[in-house]
Amino acid sequence: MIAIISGASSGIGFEFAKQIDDKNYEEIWLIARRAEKLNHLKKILKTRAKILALDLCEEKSFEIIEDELKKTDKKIGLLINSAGVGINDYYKKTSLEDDLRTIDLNIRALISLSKISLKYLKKNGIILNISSSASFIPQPKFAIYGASKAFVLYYSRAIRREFKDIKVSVLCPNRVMTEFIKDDDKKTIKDLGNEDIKKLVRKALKQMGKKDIISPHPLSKLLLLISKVIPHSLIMKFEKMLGMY
Ligand SMILES: NC(=O)C1=CN([C@@H]2O[C@H](COP(=O)(O)OP(=O)(O)OC[C@H]3O[C@@H](n4cnc5c(N)ncnc54)[C@H](OP(=O)(O)O)[C@@H]3O)[C@@H](O)[C@H]2O)C=CC1
Ligand SMILES: N[C@@H](C=O)C(=O)O
Repeated sequence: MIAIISGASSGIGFEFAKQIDDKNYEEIWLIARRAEKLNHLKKILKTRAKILALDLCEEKSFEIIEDELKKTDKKIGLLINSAGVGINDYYKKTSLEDDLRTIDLNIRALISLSKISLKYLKKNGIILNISSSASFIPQPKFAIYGASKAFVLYYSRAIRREFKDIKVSVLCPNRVMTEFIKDDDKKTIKDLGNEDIKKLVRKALKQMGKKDIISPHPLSKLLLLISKVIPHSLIMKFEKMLGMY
């Protein structure tokens, strides 16, 4: 049985790889563009690792992954779709190229990897998709990213109910200090919601498959709750007052 992690070269994906190292997978497949970072991770892991240094915004990467899956006799026990990007800026300031890359990686790549994996997932295998607390309400100054993560949330919850023998969960972290957070976005009010990456991943591994939405941080939980009971327009007004956009 193998585990596949996209976005394994840094941040949350990297931490997942470390924390599943003692979970008895025969191999962990590590996907991201930076081969040197993946090689470094491979050296740390006790489990055998396969490095797939691929750009998931390129169509041919999925042919390569599928070819590798065809070649192996092992089934997938766990697929973690962690690769993701997001630009925290006003819509008129981000380039169309960056907007489309966000969609390509956060949505197209996640769907492609999941779809390809279906044939190779073992009975009761798990797909864990990484969304965000940014998926709960529209995100001014983070519009494309927030909308892409809302897609991941809705899509994951829907397919979970279609499958009998595959478990799908969606993780909605609040804010984690990884390469994802650029210097300009540090030291903002959002820092109040920073979460510990080790704790986040530990909780996700415990709850994946069993729970539909996994949102360990209290602020993430609170936002999910208020997004259901308070009009989004009011929440966004409040965020404006807090200077979030
Ligand atoms: N950090 C945070 O506050 C939060 C993050 N999230 C989500 O968690 C996930 C992981 O983010 P995080 O670990 O924080 O961010 P990082 O920037 O640390 O990691 C992003 C990962 O995605 C990979 N990646 C980026 N572009 C591509 C590409 N074109 N092809 C293949 N891989 C790519 C990167 O590897 P490489 O550059 O080597 O290709 C890297 O491994 C993302 O989906 C993010 O949206 C959700 C909520 C909060
Ligand atoms: N939730 C975080 C990203 O997904 C953020 O708001 O920075």
